[in-house]
Amino acid sequence: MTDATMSAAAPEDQIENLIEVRGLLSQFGDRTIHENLDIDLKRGEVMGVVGGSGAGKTVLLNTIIGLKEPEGGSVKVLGYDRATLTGDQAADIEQRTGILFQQGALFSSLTVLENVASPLVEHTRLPKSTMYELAELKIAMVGLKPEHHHLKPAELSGGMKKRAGLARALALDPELVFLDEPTAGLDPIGAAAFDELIRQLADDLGLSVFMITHDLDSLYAICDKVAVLADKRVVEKATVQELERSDHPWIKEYFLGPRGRAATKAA
Ligand SMILES: Nc1ncnc2c1ncn2[C@@H]1O[C@H](COP(=O)(O)OP(=O)(O)OP(=O)(O)O)[C@@H](O)[C@H]1O
Repeated sequence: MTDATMSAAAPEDQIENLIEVRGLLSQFGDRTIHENLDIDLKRGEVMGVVGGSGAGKTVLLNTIIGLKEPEGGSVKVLGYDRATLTGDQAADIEQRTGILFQQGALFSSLTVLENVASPLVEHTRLPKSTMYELAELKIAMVGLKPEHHHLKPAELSGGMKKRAGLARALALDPELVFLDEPTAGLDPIGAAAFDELIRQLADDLGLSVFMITHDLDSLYAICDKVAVLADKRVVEKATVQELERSDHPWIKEYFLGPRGRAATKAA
């Protein structure tokens, strides 16, 4: 790379951490959910976020994507500090990130094709035919078929809804994808297939992934690193193999309890 091209590159293209949270304080009234929480997602990393029920995974996700204001600390996404975000920066983040919410969050009155095309309609000025061609491509990428294009969400199975939601999350070719419990509600075979799809897409498209999950199998199948939320903060971020050796009581129970052992053996 020449000096000229280096200086032409936007600063955010050079950052290593696509997500950088420091000293996060999250509260509801006098209840503290996070205190002094730090977490990073490195470029190209597929990171799982685990923690007991009520540990604050969803609140963390909502804070990072801007749905909840933090009570303290700093939250940077794609190099932009959320506290000082301009309208252009917010739009840039929206275009460069994709989110798969737990239930797929599809528009019930739109078909699969229209749902997947909706981010293109909102954020681009492409001709309609091009938008639909791109949406068809994304639908094929997640393993849905042309005969599914014209179905409404109510006509889809849980797994198909997740796939359609994933296709919509990928519509704008994001570099950063948030997944909220992607395998929740799927049977084990469907969950394993969805895990495989996520890992394949992450590798093929070079995605960085922030994934909340309760699913130990997903951690083994997909994640480069796993961040563990306990005691109001991230107590460890490591590979699953490293976490299996952790002394933290919650992590021990999670990985070495009865359900943990089954996933460890299967890996
Ligand atoms: N809008 C809100 N108002 C008040 N309290 C809230 C609100 N949203 C979340 N909380 C509280 O914050 C805590 C963390 O919730 P959160 O949904 O992040 O947990 P979680 O780790 O995602 O749990 P689960 O695994 O069960 O989904 C919970 O005790 C919850 O009651």
